Amino acid sequence: MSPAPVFPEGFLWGAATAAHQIEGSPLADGAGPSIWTRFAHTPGMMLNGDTGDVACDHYHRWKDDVKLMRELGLKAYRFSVSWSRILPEGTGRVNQAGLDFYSNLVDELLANGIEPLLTLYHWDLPAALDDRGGWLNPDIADWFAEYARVLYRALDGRVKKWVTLNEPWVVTDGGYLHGALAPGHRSKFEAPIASHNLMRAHGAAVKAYREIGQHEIGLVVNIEPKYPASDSAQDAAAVRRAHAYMNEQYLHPALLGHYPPELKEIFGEAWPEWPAEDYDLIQQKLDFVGINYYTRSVTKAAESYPLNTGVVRQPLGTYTETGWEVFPQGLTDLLLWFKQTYGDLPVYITENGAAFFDPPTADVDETGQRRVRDPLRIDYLRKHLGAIHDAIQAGVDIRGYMLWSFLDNLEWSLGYSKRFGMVHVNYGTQERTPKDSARWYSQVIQSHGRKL
Ligand SMILES: OC[C@@H]1[C@@H](O)[C@H](O)[C@@H](O)c2nc(CNc3ccccc3)cn21
Repeated sequence: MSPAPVFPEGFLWGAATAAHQIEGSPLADGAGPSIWTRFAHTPGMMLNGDTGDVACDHYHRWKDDVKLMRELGLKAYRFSVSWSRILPEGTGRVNQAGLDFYSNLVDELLANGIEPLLTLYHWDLPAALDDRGGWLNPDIADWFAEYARVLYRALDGRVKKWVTLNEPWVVTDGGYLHGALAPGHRSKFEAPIASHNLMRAHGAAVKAYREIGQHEIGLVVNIEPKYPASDSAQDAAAVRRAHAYMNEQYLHPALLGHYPPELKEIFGEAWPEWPAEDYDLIQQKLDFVGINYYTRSVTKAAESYPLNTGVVRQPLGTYTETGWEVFPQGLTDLLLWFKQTYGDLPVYITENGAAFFDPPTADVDETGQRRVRDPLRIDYLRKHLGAIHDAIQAGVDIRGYMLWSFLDNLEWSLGYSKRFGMVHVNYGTQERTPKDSARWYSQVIQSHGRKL
């Protein structure tokens, strides 16, 4: 019987959400529309025609949600701010009601002993800025820094852990290359420009923080280990491309000051040569990196655009509702790679979780209590926390874990069809029901990881 895992003193146990996925009321109290409000109201973009107009109604239910976080024993809560609630036109006029919403949320979290981790950008760009070119306009680095300064001045000190961007890879790959996510562009020429401007904006926001803020700021990336489907040279080259495109494309410029060479190979004529001063702007010193981990990819050479790679489904693998293989070892491997490649920068696991089938309404157990049984999610979480512990034992400086997600929520263009929450949401009544995984996670937190 292996000894109970011991997580480091101060390890931060929390859960995560994002504004557009839970808040609803996207235009309330002077807020401007975001590209996701626009995208969701464009016919054919969202499964079942779902929108974020109501979502989990967190915009009105935030106090009860924070109370539930406390009851479940969360020590931290990662959330994002909707840029267009703060600056309805993206720049210029500040909407005080929007700022008040997040200020009140932060105060309520602190009053309940929960540390806020604030993400400045989790995909919901103000529509007004998209009309000015959005991430394709180099001015967006200044626009983003202007927005960040408003929040730094209002919240720094109460918020002590800031994140600039959530997953620039998804913003670019989904929003500009393949078009599955807002703003729905499909261009190999636009993708590198959006990607680079995202990183310039990240750098500008960190630079602004160093002038105003007194605490910590970092970047959140989604990365996943790429394993070759065979020992062929073609598959090894495919792994190299896929690894560079997802795992190195953002961490390299942010931490090493250059892009991986494979990007020029992947994008060819569509890969611009960037001026040296851009790399100086991007490579601002960070206090931590957030890693979002969900799965791995067994990768082969294949006809595909633009990577010429494919993912091989594992016949004996276990898969989630989003078609992602459950592979906890990949998280340990990834964390060891991160340490080896980028050194001892502190790491938070800022998202980890899984969508398995949960019923639209909670059951009622023999005591008359609402209940949602989710053993597959408990197994997923237990194994991934074990993988994190293995990496900690191997010397990786992992400071915390934010379970994705606190609530069932809007899974972007998949609408409400996928449930990632530790807390079930009945979208008909907005009733919240802690799933068995939430009860289990409470015990994990209370035992500081010993009761995995
Ligand atoms: O899909 C689950 C979550 C999503 O709800 C979060 O808003 C987002 O931060 C998030 N990122 C990933 C990482 N992987 C990913 C891969 C392809 C498309 C979208 C996300 C998963 N998730």
